[in-house]
Amino acid sequence: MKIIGLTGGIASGKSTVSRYFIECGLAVIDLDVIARQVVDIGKPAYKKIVSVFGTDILSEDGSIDRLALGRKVFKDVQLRRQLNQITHWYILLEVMKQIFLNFIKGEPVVVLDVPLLFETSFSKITSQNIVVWVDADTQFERLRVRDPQLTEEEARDRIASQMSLDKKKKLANYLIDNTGTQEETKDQASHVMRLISPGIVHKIVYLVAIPSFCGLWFLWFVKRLWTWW
Ligand SMILES: CC(C)(COP(=O)(O)OP(=O)(O)OC[C@H]1O[C@@H](n2cnc3c(N)ncnc32)[C@H](O)[C@@H]1O)[C@@H](O)C(=O)NCCC(=O)NCCS
Ligand SMILES: Nc1ncnc2c1ncn2[C@@H]1O[C@H](COP(=O)(O)OP(=O)(O)OP(=O)(O)O)[C@@H](O)[C@H]1O
Repeated sequence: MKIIGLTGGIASGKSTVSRYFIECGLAVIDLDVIARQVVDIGKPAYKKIVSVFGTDILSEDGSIDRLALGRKVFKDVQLRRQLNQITHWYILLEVMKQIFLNFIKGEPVVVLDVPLLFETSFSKITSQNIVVWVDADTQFERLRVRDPQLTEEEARDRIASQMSLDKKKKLANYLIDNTGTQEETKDQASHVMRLISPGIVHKIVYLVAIPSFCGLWFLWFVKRLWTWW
């Protein structure tokens, strides 16, 4: 199974590209979604976060107030490291589970949508990486429009907390330039999708060889069990 990383910077357009991949039938694992699930009320990561950051980062209903937590961690590198240390282990466990489930389903390619792909060790499990790039001004403007609750300084802190998009661009196997229209981005995404899609040999191995091997092994096992009985 090919595991492809999809990354970029905050508001560079990863979700826009990953939504398009999903529409086209690709299996995508979104780490922002998993990062939200692992801190649901009562989960182990939730308890650790409350014990480190206190109850003033909680909303009235007891869930984590993401804006309040974000305000703390994006302006303090030590606090951000602490939050990452708490959450990334649980995120990794869930990612492994979802990769395994996709493997069982026979998905030949899985895309991992990971904002911090190069900043963390997630890049060790991907074989090739797609970077969604925009220039710094566009990134800042889109972030301000999408998240109007952030002040200008908070938006800058969030961008500065990540590896720059120009550095990520250099690490890309496939680059998607998202400075143009969404249609132009979709055209590039569809070109990249053709390049990462499995070739005929890969398809045969996945759709015929592996299921046949598992089936034969299962029959052999049943026969042995029958004889023994
Ligand atoms: C700090 C939190 C509470 C802010 O929540 P909020 O809803 O405002 O933002 P959201 O989770 O939607 O993330 C938006 C974007 O922020 C950036 N971002 C998120 N966490 C981090 C981080 N630890 N360091 C740098 N950038 C980050 C990513 O580009 C992400 O796509 C939240 O992002 C969080 O819990 N982060 C730690 C988990 C993590 O590292 N997530 C990224 C997946 S690897
Ligand atoms: N080509 C484009 N033209 C105009 N707006 C765009 C384009 N691509 C994305 N956007 C807008 O920019 C914002 C950021 O895009 P998106 O949410 O896909 O980024 P992201 O990289 O997933 O962000 P995050 O890291 O915060 O999850 C969104 O409001 C989206 O609608």
